[in-house]
Amino acid sequence: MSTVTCISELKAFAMALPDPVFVLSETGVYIDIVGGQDSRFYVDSSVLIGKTVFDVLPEEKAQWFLQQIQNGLNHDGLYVINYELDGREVKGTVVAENLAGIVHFEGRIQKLDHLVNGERTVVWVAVNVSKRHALEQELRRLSDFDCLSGVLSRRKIMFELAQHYSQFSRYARTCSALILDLDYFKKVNDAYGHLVGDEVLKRVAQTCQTQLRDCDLLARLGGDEFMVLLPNTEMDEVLVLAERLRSAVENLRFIDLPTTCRISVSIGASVFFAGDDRKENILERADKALYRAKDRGKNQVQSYRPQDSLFYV
Ligand SMILES: Nc1nc2c(ncn2[C@@H]2O[C@H](COP(=O)(O)OP(=O)(O)OP(=O)(O)O)[C@@H](O)[C@H]2O)c(=O)[nH]1
Repeated sequence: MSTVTCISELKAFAMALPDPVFVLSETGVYIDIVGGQDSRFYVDSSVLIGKTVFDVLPEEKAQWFLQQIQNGLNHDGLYVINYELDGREVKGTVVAENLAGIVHFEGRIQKLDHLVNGERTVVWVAVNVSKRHALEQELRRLSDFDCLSGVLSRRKIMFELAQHYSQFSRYARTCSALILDLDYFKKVNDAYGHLVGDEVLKRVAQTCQTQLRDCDLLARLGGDEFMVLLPNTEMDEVLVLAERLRSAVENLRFIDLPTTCRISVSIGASVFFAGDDRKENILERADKALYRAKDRGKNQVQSYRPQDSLFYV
């Protein structure tokens, strides 16, 4: 096979690729573009050949592209990046309606070992990963949020707790936690049905959320149990907030429940202490305080400090 045949065959292979392959010089010139003929996923970019990234992209974006070309040239092997691009930002291309808006790309950049017009060059394969990106976002949403109440999931708040514990053990940054558990919730379900019970869980979650600061995190741990994580908060402050949450829930009214049926929560509070060696310590104490609140008649706040092994409040 002659070299010419080889090159033309290689070009035919590249043309048949679903993703566009750009040959870009180190000053950002589009030297060649092949592939990417699938109009469901890509805009026809052939008009860009001979232009530079500065001719067709906003200045900031063009600078960013140039930096990635440099990174690709300085990198041994394949250099992979992720980026977003709105086809309407690219001057000269015609953007079909299905591609108008932000498209998520994976850029696969590989330097070439020859010069074109005296310049070093890279091959840049732009793979449209918008569907994968949307799926990843959806999976993250499903894993981070509780689907009934809309507040954070257990998994997410445990991750956050680990971060705050590490901030506490490294920099002594205080952090408090509350565990809330609805009182007599089984009776609500039994008497009025699970759908009404679900509504109660949602309203309690929404009500607590409105009482919290932006930096506070609220999660449903499961069943009728919730947790609040309060960064930079000492015990005296957290007790004020816990009392506010308790009172807000007590004052809720539900159209599906008779006025005699009042919803309330018991709350256990704790903060990180110097002797804590695991993130779970704070939860164990908050749990103990919660049991104490239940024992003492429910609809109240209790807290727990490790040094005296006594409940106070
Ligand atoms: N409606 C509804 N109920 C749930 C859900 N998850 C758990 N539950 C119910 O929540 C109730 C939890 O009851 P418990 O916390 O054990 O008991 P309780 O009646 O609240 O009693 P105390 O906590 O001691 O006041 C159980 O009846 C569960 O079936 C849910 O997603 N929706």
